[in-house]
Amino acid sequence: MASVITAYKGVVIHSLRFGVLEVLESGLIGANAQGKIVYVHDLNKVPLASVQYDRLVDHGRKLLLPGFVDGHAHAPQYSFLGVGMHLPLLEWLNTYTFPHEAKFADLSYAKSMYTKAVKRHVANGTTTCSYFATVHLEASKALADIIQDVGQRGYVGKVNMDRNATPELTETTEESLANTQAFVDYVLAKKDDLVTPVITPRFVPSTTSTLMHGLAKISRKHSPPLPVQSHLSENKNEIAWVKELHPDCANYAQVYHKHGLLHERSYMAHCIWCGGDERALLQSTGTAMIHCPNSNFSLTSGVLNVRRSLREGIKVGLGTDVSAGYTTSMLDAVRNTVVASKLVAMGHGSGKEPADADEAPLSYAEAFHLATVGGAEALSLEDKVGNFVPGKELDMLVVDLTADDSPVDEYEHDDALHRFQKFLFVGDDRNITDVYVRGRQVHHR
Ligand SMILES: Nc1nc2[nH]cnc2c(=O)[nH]1
Ligand SMILES: [Zn+2]
Repeated sequence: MASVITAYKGVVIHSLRFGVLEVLESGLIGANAQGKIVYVHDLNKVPLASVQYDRLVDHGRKLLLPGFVDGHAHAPQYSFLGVGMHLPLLEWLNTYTFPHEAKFADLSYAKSMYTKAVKRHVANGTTTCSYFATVHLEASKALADIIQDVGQRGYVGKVNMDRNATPELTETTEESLANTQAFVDYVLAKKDDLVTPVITPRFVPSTTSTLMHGLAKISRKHSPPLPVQSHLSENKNEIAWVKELHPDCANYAQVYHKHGLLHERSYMAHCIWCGGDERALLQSTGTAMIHCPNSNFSLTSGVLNVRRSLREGIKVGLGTDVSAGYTTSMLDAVRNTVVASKLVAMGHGSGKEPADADEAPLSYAEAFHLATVGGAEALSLEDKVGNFVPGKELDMLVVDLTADDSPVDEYEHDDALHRFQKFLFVGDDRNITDVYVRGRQVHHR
């Protein structure tokens, strides 16, 4: 029997290629019962009467956009979102982050905080999110359960730290590896394609060589390997510390590489200060960058030159980096990506190469591409999500600029692209009325 098709009618906007949007003023997206997109039609060319569907959901003038992909967020740090923005990375970690993450030893506290965090990300239109949990096994499992219950597409990692952390957060190497294996087994046993375990060494200073080697082994036991996420070249003092810890390695990225942690399913947050050799290593190993501009401004870390990385063939996605970034909203990541690119264009990027001042700023279409398709590529999900290409799964936002409490005013003469830009730069979660993941509604307001 043919699968039941639900057709969604509205103003369809999605990114086909970097900087290339498709806009269908009167669009129709069909999805089957498995949540797969079966067609996208331009109703100005194809009459509705000729299209096959079993159920029609007419969203009128509302925008139908692909869901956002947040490539880097710390779920436990939602608890102190907005606090500590006056400190740089290493001081911020010691003063706020480690004491707050220690609280996740308490499972009931973890469950309540993780539920709030995941729901807030979804309400802001993040259909796919890559989360760091904490070192705690039971709380990390609870985060995976909550992502599954809420229905978000989640990548989730139990964090590893066997040195240079506070005593409450320092694992033994053996315990860290055993609990990582237990976490991976637990998530894989769900047999739920929407929830993926990620190997998550916090960063080089907090992981011994033995631990890094062991984590690479767990990742590479699988084919394709399990994803690996971490932090790379975020802050100058951090980089100097890594150099002290690994004087034999030419650069920070080389440390991960030497331990087997860079491969086609690895993605690294920040990468602000990566030099040419490091970027070449990321490119050749298929490792993606996750650009987190709010965090980079908030912790005074630096400004990544995104266009240069893309030109060099490196995959780039965007992240909120909650809570070094002070919001769960990927709209904010889009805005700050544009602002950061303007700083680069004015000669304030992190690169030493003179090319910085020649870089054109990123357009809203380019930043939106990174927040959707770019993130999907970084997480090796490009065959599943990022835009509305038939065969992919329907992760979709319904955006209403005329919602009762909308922060945006739209006018009759506003065309689809004007309204889209207003949403990107002025809108917020009040405009996101519905969120779908793989064709299932996971949020409505
Ligand atoms: N932004 C950020 N950088 C880190 N480096 C190591 N841990 C962290 C973290 O929690 N946030
Ligand atoms: Zn981070």
